[in-house]
Amino acid sequence: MVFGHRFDYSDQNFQMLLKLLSETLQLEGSIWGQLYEAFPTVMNFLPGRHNEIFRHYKDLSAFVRGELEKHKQDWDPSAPRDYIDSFLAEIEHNAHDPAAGFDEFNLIMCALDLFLAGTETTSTTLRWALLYMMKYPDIQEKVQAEIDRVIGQSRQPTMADRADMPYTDAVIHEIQRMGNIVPLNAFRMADKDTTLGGYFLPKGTAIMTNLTSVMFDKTVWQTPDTFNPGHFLDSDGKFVRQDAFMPFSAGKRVCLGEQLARMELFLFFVFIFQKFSFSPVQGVELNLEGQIGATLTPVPFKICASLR
Ligand code: HEM
Repeated sequence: MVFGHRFDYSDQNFQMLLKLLSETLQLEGSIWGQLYEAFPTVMNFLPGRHNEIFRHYKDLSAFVRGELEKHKQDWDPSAPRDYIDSFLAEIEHNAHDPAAGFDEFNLIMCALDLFLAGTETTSTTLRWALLYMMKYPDIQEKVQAEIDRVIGQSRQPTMADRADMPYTDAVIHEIQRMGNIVPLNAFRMADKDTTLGGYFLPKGTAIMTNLTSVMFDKTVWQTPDTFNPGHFLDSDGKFVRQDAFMPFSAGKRVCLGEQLARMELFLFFVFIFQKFSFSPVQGVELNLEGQIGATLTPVPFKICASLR
């Protein structure tokens, strides 16, 4: 969607991009990122791992710049192939109005944003899925029983199957709730003087909305700290929505990719568990704590995958 082509899994460039992205997210939340946030002027002159964030960012931007230059070579405004082509058209339409924000720098930033927001989040959630399913093999078996009953083994899942798979849907929701991959949400800023919950926030105040407080709210969830797909099922086993389920945040700036991410999660999760069963390596304790960066990710782990 962004670059107009698929990357092969073995593509070295692609693997490097993913590595840079995930390292950057880790570094942003690390002590180096925090020190930089607190003392940017001083930290600009000091050695340390915060400098890697800027090096990575330069490499990532250079990669997108390369893609942009390739697009410009054979760009046909009447037949946009992807996001970059469409953005190029907007740059041309808005050439007379620099304030509109359509320029090549913004194109690169937006493409990078989509790439970052669109890859790391979904893959991190799927890694949590593998961990939780290994931790709770009985739940894994129930998911697989539902897959076998509704889809079987001879065809691939489609989005139309989701309505018939309330248990699997509930499990995916619970993985997202417990995985809690964006615990402090994206940082925002008050763009005008505002009063919120009785507090006065002057224009320019930095705001962090704490999604963790909602997704682990003891007054809402029956077992907030324990993995429990029942949070999303009624007494007849039908799927129920919960207002406090907000891994994608809420409101005007809710995650732009929510619908895409929910489709990806369902299709990948079901396809993986249709074909494989997962168990931990013997004698290894699973770590469900995770490590905090800009996102909350599982600590790297090994898995045993067996073909079903
Ligand atoms: C499991 C997957 C995902 C989760 C949990 C997630 C979560 C979030 C959260 C919490 C925000 C911040 C919202 C706010 O500031 O209130 C956000 C923003 C955003 N997400 Fe996602 N996201 C996911 C997948 C994706 C995908 C697949 C895409 C696009 C391909 C995407 C694109 C974006 C963009 C562009 C924004 C910024 C929206 C804005 O500032 O208006 N996300 N996401």
